[in-house]
Amino acid sequence: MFTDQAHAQTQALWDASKRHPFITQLQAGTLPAATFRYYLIQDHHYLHEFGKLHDLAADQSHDPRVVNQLRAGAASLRDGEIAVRQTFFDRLNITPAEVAAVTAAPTCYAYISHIYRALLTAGPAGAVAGLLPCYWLYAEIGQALAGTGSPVPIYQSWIDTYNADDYTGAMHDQLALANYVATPANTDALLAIFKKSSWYELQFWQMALDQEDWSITDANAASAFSRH
Ligand SMILES: Cc1ncc(CO)c(N)n1
Repeated sequence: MFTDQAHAQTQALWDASKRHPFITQLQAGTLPAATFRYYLIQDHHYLHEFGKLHDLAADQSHDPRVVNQLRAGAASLRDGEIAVRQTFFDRLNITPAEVAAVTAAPTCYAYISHIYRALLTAGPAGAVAGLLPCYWLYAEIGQALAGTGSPVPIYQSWIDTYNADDYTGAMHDQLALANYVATPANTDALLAIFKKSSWYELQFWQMALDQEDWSITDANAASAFSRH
């Protein structure tokens, strides 16, 4: 099955995500509030595009099963995860103005762009493969963290979002959809897309720890020019 192959080929990347300091600190309760705040704002941009990509892929598909499930995925994202995130914004006093003032950082931008490219080059099946690690990795992280939990209430709420039955159900639907759209002819392309999304998932945690932005620091300007 496509999903078995995909999982086997990304094991190291997924393990690195599960062991990433963002995740271990979230669980221990030591993740700085500013890091979580940065993550939430970047992820807001990400989730907005993530939802849009479901609709764009649905627009391009002629298969009712694919169309219906992508539309349902977009709807459950809005009613579920995005709605929960709004309660986080309220709890942390993150205002619409603050969100609007921040653009997607390079890694967030690259990850989103990768999924757009997957849709462009491999069609709706490519988008399904690109979107799948988002559902699947977060569900695995939610399950892994649920046992111990986090002492910080909002970090516990974050874990609860991904360990919830509605989230796990949406993840299983996406797994089935990926296996449905994968064919012998497109499997290699879909695996390559899935792997890149898994790589960007790992970079997304690091982006938050670094509070990455588009500014040029003295250090990276110097290293960029020293090679010439
Ligand atoms: C970057 C990223 N990947 C996956 C999810 C889960 O939908 C999320 N919220 N953000």
